[in-house]
Amino acid sequence: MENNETKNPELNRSISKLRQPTTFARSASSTAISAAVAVAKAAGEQVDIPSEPKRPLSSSTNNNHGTSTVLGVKREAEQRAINKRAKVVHEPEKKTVGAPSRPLVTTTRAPPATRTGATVSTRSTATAPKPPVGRVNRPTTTTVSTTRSSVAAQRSTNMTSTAQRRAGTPATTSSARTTTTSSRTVTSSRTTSTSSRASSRGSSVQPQSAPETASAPPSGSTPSSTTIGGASGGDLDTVFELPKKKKRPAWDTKGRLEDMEELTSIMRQHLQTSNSNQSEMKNMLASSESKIAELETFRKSLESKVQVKETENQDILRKMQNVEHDLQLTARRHEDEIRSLKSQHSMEVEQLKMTQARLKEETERIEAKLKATNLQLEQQQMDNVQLRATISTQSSNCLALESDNRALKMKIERTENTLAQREATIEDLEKQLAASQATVQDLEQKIRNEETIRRRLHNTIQELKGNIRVFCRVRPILSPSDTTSPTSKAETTSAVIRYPDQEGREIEFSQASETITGTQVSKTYPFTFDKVFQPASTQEDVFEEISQLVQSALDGYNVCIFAYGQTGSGKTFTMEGPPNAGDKDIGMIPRSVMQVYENAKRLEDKGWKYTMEGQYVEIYNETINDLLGNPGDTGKKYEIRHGPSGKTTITDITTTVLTTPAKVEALLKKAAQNRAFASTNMNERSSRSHCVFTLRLSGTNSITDESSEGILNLIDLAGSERLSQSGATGDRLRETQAINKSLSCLGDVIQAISNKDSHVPYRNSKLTYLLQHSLGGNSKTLMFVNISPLLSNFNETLCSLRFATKVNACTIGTATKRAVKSSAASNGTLGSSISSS
Ligand SMILES: Nc1ncnc2c1ncn2[C@@H]1O[C@H](COP(=O)(O)OP(=O)(O)OP(=O)(O)O)[C@@H](O)[C@H]1O
Repeated sequence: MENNETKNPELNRSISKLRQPTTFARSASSTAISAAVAVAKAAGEQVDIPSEPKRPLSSSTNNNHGTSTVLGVKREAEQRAINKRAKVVHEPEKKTVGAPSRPLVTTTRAPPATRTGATVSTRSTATAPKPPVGRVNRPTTTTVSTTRSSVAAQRSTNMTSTAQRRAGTPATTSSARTTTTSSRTVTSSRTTSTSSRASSRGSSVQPQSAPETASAPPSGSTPSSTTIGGASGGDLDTVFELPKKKKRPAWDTKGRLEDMEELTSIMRQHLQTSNSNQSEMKNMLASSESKIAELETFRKSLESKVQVKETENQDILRKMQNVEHDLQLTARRHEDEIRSLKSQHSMEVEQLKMTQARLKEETERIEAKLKATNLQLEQQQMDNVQLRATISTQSSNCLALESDNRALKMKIERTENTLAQREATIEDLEKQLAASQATVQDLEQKIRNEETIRRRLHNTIQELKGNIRVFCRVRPILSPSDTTSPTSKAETTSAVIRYPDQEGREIEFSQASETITGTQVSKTYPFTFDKVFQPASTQEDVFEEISQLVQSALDGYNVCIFAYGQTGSGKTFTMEGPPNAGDKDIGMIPRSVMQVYENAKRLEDKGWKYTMEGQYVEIYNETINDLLGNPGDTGKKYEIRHGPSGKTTITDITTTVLTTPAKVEALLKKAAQNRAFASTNMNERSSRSHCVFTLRLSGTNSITDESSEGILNLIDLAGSERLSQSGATGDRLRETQAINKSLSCLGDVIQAISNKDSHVPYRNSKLTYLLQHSLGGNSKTLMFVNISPLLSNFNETLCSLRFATKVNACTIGTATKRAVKSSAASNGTLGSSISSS
């Protein structure tokens, strides 16, 4: 509670308010006590009123309770009246025995064993400690009930007295008892009063000794004690505390009568006193009842206040509960905080432990480092000693070096002199170099001139060789696994072939036959060409012979190289090479392009710059197909056009600028793919069509201001087998007829050129029309006649060789350069004479 008082000011105020009725109750109980005392006084007793009960009166006066003030005033008035009556009653009592209201006073002064508890309650209320705030109303209630009990006790006393008066003798006994008790109490009261007076006079007699005096009379005979009557007199003595008298003998009737009379007179007196007391008590009862009413009213008001206070108390309790709840929350929050702080603390402790361990490790590491450093230091100190020794050695060496240095300096001076001499020599040499460079330039110019002369001489040689030449190539006999051609697979029996001359220009076929007479004769068919390549000849051997012609194309001539022969004789092998050929087996077309590239590169040093364009067409059944176009473009129509400057073109044909050998390779691959595509759809068309690869070479020389335009045609002709031999019908018959026609047209054209006919039938076939400017006077023509070595192909071989011999016999005039603007030519030197010839 004290805690609450200190902590909660509102609660303190409530407590102080609740304490006020307690004070009032105290005053009310004091009033009751005063009333009881007054009754006692009225009964003639000298009562010492304790100072405590008076205080509430004054305090109640001090308080603002009007009721208390009124009660106090009333009580004082009553007390004065009672005191007045008590004086009246008291006078005779001084002579006789006690007052009627003695029990009240007795109970007031009595120890806890007193029969009447009202006054005890009053005293306990007066002396009780302050009640707790929560139970403020309880003492008030007690006070009221106590007051009631007091009043009830008074009533019961009065009623007893009244009953005694009304009753006869039996009542007298009880009345007498009461009176006796009262008398005894009065005696003690008197003693007390005496003691009080003595005390007031400064006596040291204590009030507590009074009851002892009253209750413990001397065991012997007290002079003032009187014994009344006989056996019954003993009871009366006990009741009224009469002075003990010696028991009269039975025969002393007179004495006994006297005692009885004395007793009767005493009883009468007591009865009178009782009657007067009764009337007084009635008055007191009336006043007490009015007081009770007042007190009841007051109680009600107190109850209402108590209710209000209870409500306030509940509010306060609620507030306290809220406060307690808040406190619990705060406590919980604090507990949580404490927990978190504890965990944080433990974490920090852990971290500190880890840090400590780390620091320990670091310290150990540093110590180890320090040890190592110390060791190093010792080592370095040792090294230092050694270095000092070395330095002393080096200083002695240094002296030696200085002397060497001096010697070197002298040497350098000598070298510098030599250098100056050499610089002079270098200057001379540079002059010589400049002179040499001038000579080189002159020589280079001469070389260029020589190149021009070489070209003309080369051309002269070609012309001397003939502008149309025929090479014969015999393919080897193939093993069945080497070929897919049914013709070559069928047989492996070779015809009798001989190569009689050493120069490799003749070939001789022999055939055994029987005469009519039955004799065996051998018939020989000799042929002579510009070159005969035996089966063992390589692609390289063949190209070596034609490389001169390729060079002619680079020099600005139209060159045409055919491959003629029956199917499977090796035309494609010669011109293109076998599929997936290696460097060794690649054909004339790739080799020619490679050579053109190489020579063009070489000629760049001499001022020549070339551009190359390639096209690849197929003539099948007198129809032109683009082998570099898309395989699906079958509906396209290509037409051959001849320009005024002698340039032949095909409309819509694909032309590829060949800047690198890789591009040429890609071009040939694409053409082979297109041919393969056509073959699958058109039944081995590769052997039924003419393939013409055209390479246009345009060159300019910035130094000599020359330019050239050459064309290299490399043609893989269709198989030349005769109709009768092939036995073809239907589409194959038409194909063969077309092939034969174009091939015979080729022969006709060559024949007409050779005969110098006015009309050359170029237009008779697409092939001859396309090659119009590559056959004839301005061109260099080479024909490979490819033949099979097989005996079964003997007749076709003979046909091919006879056709080639006819071609070889032709003279198609002198080839001329196209669009050549050579300074050497304009000077009318060797070139012009060759041209004119
Ligand atoms: N000189 C050679 N050395 C080795 N094999 C050759 C030679 N000539 C041709 N052959 C082979 O002979 C077979 C027929 O050759 P190729 O296809 O070139 O004949 P072709 O005359 O072009 O036939 P087609 O007219 O049907 O095209 C091929 O398998 C080829 O590899």
